[in-house]
Amino acid sequence: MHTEPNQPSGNAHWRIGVIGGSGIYDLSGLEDVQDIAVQSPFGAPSGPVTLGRIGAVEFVFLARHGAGHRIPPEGINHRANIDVMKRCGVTDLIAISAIGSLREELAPGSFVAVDQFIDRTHGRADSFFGEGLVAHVSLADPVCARLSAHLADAAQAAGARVHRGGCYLAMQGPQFSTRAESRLYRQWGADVIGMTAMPEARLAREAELPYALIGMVTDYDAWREGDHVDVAQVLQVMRGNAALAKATIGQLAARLPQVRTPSPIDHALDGAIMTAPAHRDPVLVARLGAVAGRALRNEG
Ligand SMILES: CSC[C@H]1O[C@H](OP(=O)(O)O)[C@H](O)[C@@H]1O
Ligand SMILES: Nc1ncnc2[nH]cnc12
Repeated sequence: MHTEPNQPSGNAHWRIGVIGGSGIYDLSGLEDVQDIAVQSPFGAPSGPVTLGRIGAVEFVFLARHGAGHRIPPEGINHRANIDVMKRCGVTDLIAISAIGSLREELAPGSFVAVDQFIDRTHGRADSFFGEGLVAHVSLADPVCARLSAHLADAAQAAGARVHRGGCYLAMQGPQFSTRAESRLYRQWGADVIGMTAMPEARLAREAELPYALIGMVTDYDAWREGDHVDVAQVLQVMRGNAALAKATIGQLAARLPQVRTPSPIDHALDGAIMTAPAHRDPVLVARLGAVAGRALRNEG
């Protein structure tokens, strides 16, 4: 099926997008479940989305690496994934990721509510905008503090050990870091490491979606003498933590305020578009219908 679900009326109602990373290929506890394939002008998303609700809160789930984890970090079409979330009327976007720890105190098994990023990825399509429609959004605070606090509270209520705040180093992969890189990233002030949150977080902001990332620490990367991450280690910790991540989503649904008050991120594109109307590329403008339609319609 290639339909788009109805948009929520206004934004007073939460419709939470969830992008599940390694080990999180579905959500549990959803009611009225429907799988739909949504098309995007930015190409193929990672797969169909699953729509459902837990109580009054609606969810739209997408597995970042696709069914069976077939898409590598550098092959993820983040633009299509975020565009599809917008087309599904998502109001806020949660990312769940496996992450390596660059700090002794962030032990495997614990969760980190990430609030900053250093981006070392390259060659990934990292903006919806470009020639014919130029825009510059602020990324100073790339995570929505409100959503991140709700998510951290929910993870804690589900029984997770949660660290609030942390800087995520987005590496290119798919190989894990060298020891020298891992130690360098510690010196840079990074706390955790992964391969997927960029450009996902950038694109969420361009699409005016409040974004929060909860990372599940699976390993100590490669900075400790005599120890280095491998997939077996990641999978072993994830097997223990996937249920906790899913329970976090259930707790979030139970704890979110009934009414979603507006977020400044809902208007992140206001004042960000530089290109004069007469110089805009109509093809790009049309592609950006879901991402920037609100901002383009409301220009004064
Ligand atoms: C299986 S370890 C490497 C893999 O796991 C993380 O993915 P995600 O953020 O989608 O959970 C990491 O970024 C790598 O892609
Ligand atoms: N050490 C690590 N480096 C990059 N991505 C990861 N995902 C989980 N652990 C990781």
